[in-house]
Amino acid sequence: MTVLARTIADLRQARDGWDGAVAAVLTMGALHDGHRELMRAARAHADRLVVTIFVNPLQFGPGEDFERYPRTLDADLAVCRAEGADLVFAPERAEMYPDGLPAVRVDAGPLGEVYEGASRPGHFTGVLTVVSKLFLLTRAHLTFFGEKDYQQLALVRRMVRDLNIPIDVRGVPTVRESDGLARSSRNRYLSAEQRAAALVLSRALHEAAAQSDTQSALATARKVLASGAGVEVDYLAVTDPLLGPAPADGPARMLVAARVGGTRLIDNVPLQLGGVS
Ligand SMILES: Nc1ncnc2c1ncn2[C@@H]1O[C@H](COP(=O)(O)OP(=O)(O)OP(=O)(O)O)[C@@H](O)[C@H]1O
Ligand SMILES: CC(C)(CO)[C@@H](O)C(=O)[O-]
Ligand code: BAL
Repeated sequence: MTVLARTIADLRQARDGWDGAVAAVLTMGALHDGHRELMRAARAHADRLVVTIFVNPLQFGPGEDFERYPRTLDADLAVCRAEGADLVFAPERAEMYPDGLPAVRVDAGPLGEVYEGASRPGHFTGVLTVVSKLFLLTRAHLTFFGEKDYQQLALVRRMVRDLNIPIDVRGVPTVRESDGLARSSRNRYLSAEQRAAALVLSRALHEAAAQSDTQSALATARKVLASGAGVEVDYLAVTDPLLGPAPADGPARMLVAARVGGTRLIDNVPLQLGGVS
């Protein structure tokens, strides 16, 4: 049975009776197959699954899509039930932020200021603040985050290490549509034409991943991205897996963000640089 908790008191009441390993999957709702994959991974590794659904105002900047962000609680609950969640925590804003936005926040530091953070100032401090609240509220032992939001995953791992938060953070590979588009709640903003144009993101990454040095990977990706009508690239970068400078050899990551119409999309892919040993 899936219990719905709309308040912290109800969450605590349901959570208090549990034994065994508890996994948390944190979401903003509008659930899709990417979220389902996180729930399946969580179910496979824990005795209990709690899913949180909260569109966190603290991580949206002025002019971003906070008001417009899809809110589909009934459909989301059906997904959580189908995936065997024990508990869904879907608080109202006032339950999470009773005193207005919090005065004390978790500072994301320098890694929060590059890539997504450069385009969305304050975003990761908003993310890490709500993520730490949700970790404390759910008292989960494990948590599953998507690689689709690669920088977010890296920052959550870093926060857990830096602040000694007792939770095991696991990454789950990006779930894609059959044509390669990374699943995202924001895909529903795209018209058919924009969706077709957005395919250059995954195609650029896929072609870049066949290259063995950073410059060729970037040049290949740039060429494919340039073929997308109405696709405005925000950044395209190669980093090491922890988002440091690109290595000459070994595992790396290519990250891309672009605006398609009014919609900002992100994607990334692992790269293997250097000679094959
Ligand atoms: N395609 C995907 N594959 C794997 N995980 C995903 C995918 N999309 C989202 N997730 C993960 O689901 C969790 C909740 O993300 P969120 O609710 O913001 O969904 P989203 O689709 O990323 O939404 P948005 O369009 O707002 O970025 C995050 O850990 C995120 O990385
Ligand atoms: C982790 C998260 C639920 C925090 O609001 C959000 O950033 C998301 O959905 O990826
Ligand atoms: N999916 C990450 C949350 C955000 O874009 O605000």
